[in-house]
This record gives sequence, structure tokens and C-alpha cells, in this order.
Amino acid sequence: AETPAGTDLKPYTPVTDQRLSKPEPQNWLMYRANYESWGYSPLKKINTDNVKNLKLAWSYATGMLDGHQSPPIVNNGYMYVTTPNNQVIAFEAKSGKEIWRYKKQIPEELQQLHPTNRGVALYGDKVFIATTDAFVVALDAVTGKELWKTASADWKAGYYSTLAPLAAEGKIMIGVSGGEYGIRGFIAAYDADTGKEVWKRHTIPAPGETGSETWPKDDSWKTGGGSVWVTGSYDSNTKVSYWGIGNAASWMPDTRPGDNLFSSSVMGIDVNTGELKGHHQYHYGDGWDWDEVSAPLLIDIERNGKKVKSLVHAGRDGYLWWLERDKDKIDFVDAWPFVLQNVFTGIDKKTGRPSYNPTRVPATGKTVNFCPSLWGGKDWTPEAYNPNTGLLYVPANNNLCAEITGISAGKYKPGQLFIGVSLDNILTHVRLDEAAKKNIGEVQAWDMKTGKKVWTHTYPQMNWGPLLTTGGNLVFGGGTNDRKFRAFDARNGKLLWEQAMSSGVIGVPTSFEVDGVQYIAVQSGWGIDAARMQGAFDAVMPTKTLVPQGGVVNVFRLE
Ligand SMILES: O=C(O)c1cc(C(=O)O)c2c(n1)C(=O)C(=O)c1cc(C(=O)O)[nH]c1-2
Ligand SMILES: [Ca+2]
Repeated sequence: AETPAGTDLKPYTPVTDQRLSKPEPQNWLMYRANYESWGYSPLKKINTDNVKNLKLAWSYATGMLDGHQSPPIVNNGYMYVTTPNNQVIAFEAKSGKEIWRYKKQIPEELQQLHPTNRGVALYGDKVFIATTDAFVVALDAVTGKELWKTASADWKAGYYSTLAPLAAEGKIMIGVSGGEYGIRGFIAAYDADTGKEVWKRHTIPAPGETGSETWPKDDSWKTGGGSVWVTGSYDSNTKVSYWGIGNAASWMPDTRPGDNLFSSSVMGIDVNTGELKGHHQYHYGDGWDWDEVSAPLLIDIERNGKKVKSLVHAGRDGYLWWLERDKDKIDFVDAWPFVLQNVFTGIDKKTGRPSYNPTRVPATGKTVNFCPSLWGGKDWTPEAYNPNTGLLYVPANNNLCAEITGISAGKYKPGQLFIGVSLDNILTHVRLDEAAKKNIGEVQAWDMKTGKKVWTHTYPQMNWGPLLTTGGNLVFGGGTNDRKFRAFDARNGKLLWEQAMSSGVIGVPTSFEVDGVQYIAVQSGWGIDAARMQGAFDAVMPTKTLVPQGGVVNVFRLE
């Protein structure tokens, strides 16, 4: 078989369902390393004792600006990274030698609201991306040659993709963004060999479909949002995938009275048929742009002496959600706030349905103040779970609130913003609670079994750092405007190592091993809403914060 010239790489190892279900410790084969979305690498050569000796092995400037969020994904020495503008770069992971680079041609007229890409999926001998012009593309893993591309929707109608696809059972699954354009969201599966659509499941039901009774009897469901922009989790035993669903559209809930399923929910979806296999709505009738897109982590948690097959989700709504998954349903277990939250007045113990303080529900013609802010207790940045410590790690923003004024979203026009709050208001909406003087950003560690927070590392500024945890009892993450990338002791939160990078780090960190050497990899490259939130923060504060942009792939090893 072909191998890339000038490298020590062996022939490419095809990625199978079996490998994805039980990934080898040396590899990071998908967005969160395993189908359970743990963000966990079992590697432990880099550990709490020696992490202080971590040094850059190689780095690589992508030449791109804006938010670099994708994890370096590694399969036996082959590394794949994506950048804004839908580019994919393949490297020899140990040396940083570029093997190939793919640049999706994108229409010049395309205005990207979120110019980012959250990574590739690997399956067979192919690499897959979903693009901001709403395509799904398959590339040859060794040569980068385009093998097929399929349009998932019409970008001119405001559909785009920013997530890494999910691969299973011969299918490549994606979701679409566009909650701020009034799209009707969906998750779709494509045949990995041919690119042919296998199924499509809308996140907003049409009249007569399950959940349609939660929409008014008008056309609002057609523009109801429910975007999907973070990779789902997957239970390979039951063949059910779990997807987080975004905000309802337009934002003002009085324009679409009702619960608005399946916005701000988790949906269980059979990967072979696209059938709905249960759901739970975290908060109904969303009016806060609290997309609940982060996929729940699949964790077994003991409760009253029994093992509960759980779904765990740190919500943008500021609550930590604990659900139980079954083959055909999702049940509520418990929920509690992990940051300052003043919207919910209670949670129904049986159903998990929150009750709202009515003065904190946005409405057309009203100015409303609420916490957490639009960007939530946690936006898209993934949590991590470490089976050794048994702890869940959450990158949070605390003590932040918002003030927004609902206006008419105007008549819906395909491909035009359909929000109901002015852009100027969105970019200046941040309000600080008194406690924000002490701190905003946090890395939190939760013991789900006891419901107790075990440790918290606080930052004076906000935190937009996805997390990695490892068998060496470490937690890695960046996310602060001082450009630092850090390592903590996973057991107690002690800061063990930090390094300022060339730009702020909002990339998903990963770990892998080649020739017996363990590496930590992360992209730096500040942008998108981390930058906008910093702007919104500076707009109400005397601060003026400069975070330089420019994407770099950084790979570390012990000295
Ligand atoms: O409703 C949507 O379709 C949608 C999509 C995206 C995206 O695709 O990145 C974001 C959001 N909403 C959003 O609300 C949000 O806060 C956000 C932050 C970011 C980012 O990359 O920093 N993307 C998005
Ligand atoms: Ca949104």
C-alpha cells in the first residue's frame, strides 16, 4: 500500500466500527476520543510528576485567522487537523511534516456567521468533513484526494455545518447550524462509501410528527431552528446516538408559544434508521439562545447502590443534567446549577421540567436581565470525564449575566438573520454580577455520584477552553485571554504546568503516542464567540483586551 513520501509512516490502518468502539490507547480516532464523548486518553507516560517538563516538539502555522477549534485527530501516526474555511491538513504526527492539505472551494458570497470547523471523522480509509457551505466531503486519508461530496442542504437558505461528523455502521452523520437564520435543523446520515443520503431526521417536527403538538398551529415550525453543531455521542451496544439540539428560532418565545420540541434538547437517534429513540428537553420554549448542542457524556454512575447508564450534560442553561438512557427512552434523574442561574425557580423532581421566573423570560418589546448570559454557563466547549478519578470536568463561565431587548425579527427571508435581538445588543449584552469581580472563568471537577463539586480552579477572566483528561491524572485546557495552555492535577485541581501560546487556545486538546512517546496536541487560534464575548465584556468594562489571532498546531512531549 501507498505511504506518504519522506515520512516513517506505515500503510494507513483502516478505521473500523470495532476500533471506534474500543479505541487503542495510542490513538485519538474521533472528536472526543471515544463514542462516550469522554475526552479521555488512557496514556500515562506524561503524568502529575513529570508534566512540568512538557516542551514543544513541533508547531505549524496554519496561515488562517479566526477560531481554531478542531482536535488533532490521530490514527497510528497520521494526524488530521481542520481550520476555519473548511481546510484539512494531514501530518506525520511525530515530526509535523505536512502530507497534504485540502481546501474546500467555498462560494465567495457566503457570509460565515461562525467561520470555524470542529474536526474530521475517520472511517475506513477515508477522512470526512462537514463544511460551512453545507457539504459533507470524503477524502482519501493518505493522499487527500476528494472522493465524494454531497450537499446536505442549501447554504443560501442559511444552512451550514461546523461540527465534526460522527462515523458508525458505515454511515457518516452530520448536523446543521443556522439557528440564527431560522433554519429547520436536522441530523442526516450518508453512506461512507458513496455519499448517498441514508436518512434525515429533522429536529423540529412537521405537523403530525412526535412533538409537533409543542408548536403553534402556524408555520413557525418551518423556521424553528434546532441547529446541531457539535458531534453526537454513541452507544454502540444499542446503536443509539445522542445529539444536543440548539436554540429555537427566532429567539423571542412569544413568536412561537409552546415548548418547541426538540429545541434545547437531547435526541436519541438510531444510527441505522434515523428513528427517534427518546428525548429530553432541558428547557422549554428557549428564549435565551441557550443552544444545548454539547452531546451528553455516556457514563455509568452508581445511585442507591445501582448502576445507572447515564447521560451527563453541563448545560448552556447553567444546570448540570443527569439523565438515564434506555434503548427506547431517556429519563430524568437529577439536575442542579453549576454557575449563577436566576431563571429557573425549580425543577420538577420526576420530569426534570424547570419552572421559570417570568420576569427573566425574554419577550418582544421587553428588556430582560438574566444569568447566565447568552453564551451560557458553558457554550460549546466540551467537558471531559476521567474513569480513574471518577470526576467530570467542566469548563465554565460563572457570574455572567445578560440584558437583551426583544424586537421583531422581521419577515423570514431565507439566508437572512432571523433573531429578534439587534446585533448591536448581542455584542454588548454582557452584565457582570457582583461576584464577577472575584472570578468568571472556572474549571470545575464534579463527582456525579455524590453531586459534589470536588475542586474548582478560577480565572479572573472568562474561560473558553475545551478539556482533555488523561490516564496520567491530568486535565489540560486553555481558553483564557492570556493565551495560556495549562495542565492540572485531575484529583485536586493543582496547577502543574502552563505555557503562553502564540494566540488564545480554544482548540480541543488531544493526546496520542507514536514509537512509545506520548504527545499532547492542541491548536491555538482565538476567534468566533470567544472573541465576541471578550468584545461584549470590554464593551461594559474599562478593559480593552487584545488577543492576537492566527492558527497554530502545537505538539508537546516530555523533554
Ligand atoms: O444556532 C446555531 O446554529 C449556532 C451555530 C454555532 C456554530 O455553528 O458555531 C454557534 C451558535 N449557534 C451559538 O449560539 C454560539 O454561541 C456559538 C459560539 C460558537 C463558537 O464557535 O465560538 N459557535 C456558535
Ligand atoms: Ca445559536
